[in-house]
Amino acid sequence: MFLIPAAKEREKAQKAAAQKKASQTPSTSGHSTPTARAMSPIGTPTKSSKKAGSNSQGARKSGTTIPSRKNSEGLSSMLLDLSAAGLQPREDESPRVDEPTPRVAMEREKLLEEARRELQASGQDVKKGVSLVVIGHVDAGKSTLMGRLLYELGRVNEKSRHANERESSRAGKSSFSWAWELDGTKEERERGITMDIAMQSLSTAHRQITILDAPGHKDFIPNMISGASQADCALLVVDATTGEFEAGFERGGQTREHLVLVRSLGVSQVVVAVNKLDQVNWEQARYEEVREHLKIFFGQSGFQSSKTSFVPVSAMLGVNLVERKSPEASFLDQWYRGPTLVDLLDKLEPPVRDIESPLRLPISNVFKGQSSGICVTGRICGGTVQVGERLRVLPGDETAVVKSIDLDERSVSWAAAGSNVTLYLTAIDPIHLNIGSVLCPLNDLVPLAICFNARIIVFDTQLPIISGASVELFHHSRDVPATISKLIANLDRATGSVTKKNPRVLTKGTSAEIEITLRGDGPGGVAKPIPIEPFAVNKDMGRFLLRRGGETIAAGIALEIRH
Ligand SMILES: Nc1nc2c(ncn2[C@@H]2O[C@H](COP(=O)(O)OP(=O)(O)OP(=O)(O)O)[C@@H](O)[C@H]2O)c(=O)[nH]1
Repeated sequence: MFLIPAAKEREKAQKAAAQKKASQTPSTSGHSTPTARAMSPIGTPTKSSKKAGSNSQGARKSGTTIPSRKNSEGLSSMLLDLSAAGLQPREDESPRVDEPTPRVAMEREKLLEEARRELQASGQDVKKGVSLVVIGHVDAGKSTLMGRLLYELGRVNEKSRHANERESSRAGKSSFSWAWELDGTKEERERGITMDIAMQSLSTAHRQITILDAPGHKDFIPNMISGASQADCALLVVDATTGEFEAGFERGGQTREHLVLVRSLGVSQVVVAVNKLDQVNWEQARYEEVREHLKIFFGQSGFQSSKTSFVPVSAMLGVNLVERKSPEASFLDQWYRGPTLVDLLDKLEPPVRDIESPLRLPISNVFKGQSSGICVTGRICGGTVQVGERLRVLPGDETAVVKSIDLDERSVSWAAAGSNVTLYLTAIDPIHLNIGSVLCPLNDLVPLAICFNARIIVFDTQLPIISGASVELFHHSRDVPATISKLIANLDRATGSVTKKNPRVLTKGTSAEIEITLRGDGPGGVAKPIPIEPFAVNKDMGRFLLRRGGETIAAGIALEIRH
């Protein structure tokens, strides 16, 4: 597997940063907490400790790295933290704002025509592109599954595999050897958990799939939300081991929470890998039991049964991922004749892409390219973008020019809605590029909001919601403090019609129209507007989640932006 340019450059930059930091400060790896990571939105030194000699791509880490970003003021944690990464430009090395800017190659109409043609061609000789977030309770085997799948598909070479085996065994963590392909940072490897979103791509016979491996640990739900908001479909991994499935599925487990979150963020197709069947003697009865539990929950959470599918696997042994030919697979073969995991992935249907609307590209990560200036990653939520285009960065007054675009490890001249891209930008000072900012055309700006009306569905929360409640609002990879400033009406869940005006409280399960007002950080902090659009205008730009005290209390859609 080859390093994509962006990953390669980021890795070099991070290595340099790590060396610099190591020489300046005592190492904190192994002790760093989620909040410590929050201070370095781009590649904290520990994020990129890939081994010398590994020639596998490793995963692009995407999304926010920040479980709880307290500080959204001024030089907030969402800003590109050049100093923390050791990438602060020297005084004589100010950003290259005067370098020649590339030119736009095509008129918008011509670009749209090409994008439409490509979308229609999908399914014949062109593979359809889908993005897939891998979700599930902590330790269900998500990273192991992805590592092994990449290997089975020839995307991890033997050298890298042996290096992972050797190093994980040396660290006394040999059972995590497959997961190390995805969990590339020192801290992730030491703790044996995924903390950030790792991005990989793989291709099946008819699909080009962008994989976002999400953390299962509840402390990293914000990162999981960032990953889910960049995905079309989900792969849920559950641990079939007796007691383990139940622990993940119960209240407080992440299986249910992740499913509810992805559904709220617009994901409707889910493939469930019932994993670790080797741990339960490949029992069909256990597989069926797990499947039945989940089917009931899918029904209750608004998933259509035609859009959910199940597959029994052992990630560790590589059984039923791509084939069932190994000796271990013979046990499963006695009762299972259905599709493999890859067969199911190959049938995922990409949702309708909104290429005609103006460009909306929420930034999920910012990092410095070694030779190509500054890079941002994110998923295009509407419209198209091409090399040479000048874009506005919102919030703020700045613009940037697209120098080049990477899509699925290829350099492309344009990309359209639904693609997870890396843009190399020029003609901008990196300080103006923040996680959560949105890139859009100069003449079609995304609205900025401090106050907006929304429709929400209240989750299974212990404390009812009252007017004045403080919450954290999650929109793409950004989270900001907010207040539920008004409870406008209770709504009928099915029809949306008003059932009661000005309710005093919102209890679990209710649907309501509310007013949300953003707050500044801390007492006296000034609220900063965020780019958000009514759901009716752009679905992806109009969805959000509300959390309080580490619990997701509601999902919502923006109805009307108050200017
Ligand atoms: N026996 C067995 N063990 C497995 C299998 N898949 C994963 N494991 C083990 O389960 C443990 C957790 O695996 P990970 O892949 O790190 O789990 P994860 O879901 O990615 O964990 P987080 O990302 O931290 O939530 C490791 O010790 C794996 O070796 C399997 O199919 N069979």
